[in-house]
Amino acid sequence: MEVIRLDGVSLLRRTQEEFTYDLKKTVLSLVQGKYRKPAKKLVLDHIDLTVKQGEKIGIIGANGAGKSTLLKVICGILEPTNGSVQVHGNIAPLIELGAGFNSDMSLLNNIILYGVLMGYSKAEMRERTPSILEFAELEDYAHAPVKALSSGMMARLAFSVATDVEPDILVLDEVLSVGDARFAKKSQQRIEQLWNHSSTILFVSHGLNFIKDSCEKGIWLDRGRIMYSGSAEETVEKYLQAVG
Ligand SMILES: Nc1ncnc2c1ncn2[C@@H]1O[C@H](COP(=O)(O)OP(=O)(O)OP(=O)(O)O)[C@@H](O)[C@H]1O
Repeated sequence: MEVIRLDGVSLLRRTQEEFTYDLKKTVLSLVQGKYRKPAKKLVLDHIDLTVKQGEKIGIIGANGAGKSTLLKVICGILEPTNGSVQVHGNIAPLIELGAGFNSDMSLLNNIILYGVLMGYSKAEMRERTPSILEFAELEDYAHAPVKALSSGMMARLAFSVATDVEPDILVLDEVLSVGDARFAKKSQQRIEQLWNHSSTILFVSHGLNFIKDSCEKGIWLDRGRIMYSGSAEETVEKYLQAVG
């Protein structure tokens, strides 16, 4: 059964030029007739992809190839400029941990909100909250606003919430361990558990040996395009041949 399907997915993103947007300069250049539209870059280029239930897929490629962007499009964090994305089942995205937190709201309310967005009921989330806080070792902060946490504590909370759910599809970006050394060990163990229990996994990594050993299929991305997809072993080989 197909759980993910991408047809002709392309994504244009603004280049650095637009990050340094300056209203005064823009108005001036308009008045002087020198205005030109900020350039956009094609970061995903006609991606066709199907993922079947139970497949563990490793995504590889150079820095900036579009790997993280592809995961974000699959999780619905980014909307493609063209093409369609279909997903069947709930996805646990372990990418950009904590990006969705509301910093003024308490830890408790943030946990409940996260769960509701993942499709759980409020009642279910209230039941899950104690174990989520316990794993994050943040029980004492339950009623504090998220902004009262250190960045390491916030990463622990985000990791704990994101991995407490039982996802049909697990989407992982490279960063596998968070927090200090002791917590990193604990989070690594949890990832291993999830890896063994989740049926469908999409995993971005530069760890080519891990991809070869732990994934069945591979996708090699380069400048937003799929250069090769096949068995994990073949994909890693093709990539290594190309990079010399
Ligand atoms: N927030 C953003 N706004 C605009 N462009 C972005 C943004 N984030 C990434 N990009 C661009 O999108 C392209 C793909 O980036 P992406 O992060 O998906 O690459 P990646 O393959 O995951 O790289 P890495 O291995 O370095 O993590 C790059 O050209 C990058 O500059």
